[in-house]
Amino acid sequence: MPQSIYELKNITLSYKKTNDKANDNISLTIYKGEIIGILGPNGAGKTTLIKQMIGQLAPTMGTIRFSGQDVLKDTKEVLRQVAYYSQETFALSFLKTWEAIYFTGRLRGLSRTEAKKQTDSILKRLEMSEYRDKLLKKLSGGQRRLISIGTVLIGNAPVMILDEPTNELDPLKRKLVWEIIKERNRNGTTIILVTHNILEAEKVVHRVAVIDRGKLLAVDRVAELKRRVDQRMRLEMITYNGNHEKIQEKLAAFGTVEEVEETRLHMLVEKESAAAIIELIQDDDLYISQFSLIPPSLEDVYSKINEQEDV
Ligand SMILES: Nc1ncnc2c1ncn2[C@@H]1O[C@H](COP(=O)(O)OP(=O)(O)OP(=O)(O)O)[C@@H](O)[C@H]1O
Repeated sequence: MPQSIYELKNITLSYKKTNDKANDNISLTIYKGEIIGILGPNGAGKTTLIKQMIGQLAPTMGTIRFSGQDVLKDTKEVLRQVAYYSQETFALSFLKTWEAIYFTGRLRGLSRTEAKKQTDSILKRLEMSEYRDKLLKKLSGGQRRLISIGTVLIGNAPVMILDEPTNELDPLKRKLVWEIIKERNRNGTTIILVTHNILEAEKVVHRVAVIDRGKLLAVDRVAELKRRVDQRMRLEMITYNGNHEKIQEKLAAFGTVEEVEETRLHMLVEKESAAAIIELIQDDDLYISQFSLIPPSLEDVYSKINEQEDV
């Protein structure tokens, strides 16, 4: 039986001003040693949830336990064990890159020698050694992000929470960061990854929690989640003179046609119905000038799960 590290029970949080529920009755267990992805569109409630997991925000209702301890009562201990990479950029832009990493290590309790040793090795691993004496404010956005990742790595915290760690990075650096994440996980670090990028994330995460409009819609292994979505494809149709109602009527047996733009329609179709649908839409009366079948996007994952789950 895997050992849990985080236990979230019925977490609800309403921000005072709007009173909308940014998190709505979320219960979730995170296990030691796993990489769990928290996926959801903008405004879904991901960052709000993370902020409660490190004691930065108190839930309106519910409890969060970290290694059995109440996060709000033992926030200091949580922060000793959980390294958090937020989307916000550095406030300490007047520091040199090595100092940002080194001082974070010192704050996490490392000795001078150990902090120095780890700083050097992290800069090397991030391929940033040549920038060690540069001020953070003189780095590019992507380079600053890398140094920020360096501050999360120092001290080998047993849990890392990474909020969009590959934002602003070029493809090679993104690959490097994913490699480092996997390396750390192999050494036993539990990793909680917030991301929009399901294509990249699916290569590294073991499980995914899908959040939308504050609610937890699904928690599952990646293969299982993909299996649910993979049954469908997105059919895109371009029609300049088409009668949308007529198109919907013709395809009614297969689902709902949505209008993306005046001339662009789409619908999710089951793979096995694709051939029959394609034959139907080639009817001249429908004036469909182009069509394509494409694999599901993250948006499709949400809509599919939304239909199926009512957690
Ligand atoms: N300080 C705040 N005061 C009021 N409402 C807030 C505050 N912070 C977030 N919200 C609202 O709470 C909801 C969830 O926001 P949250 O930042 O958790 O989403 P997210 O999933 O992290 O989004 P993104 O992917 O864009 O970072 C949104 O509707 C947002 O407008």
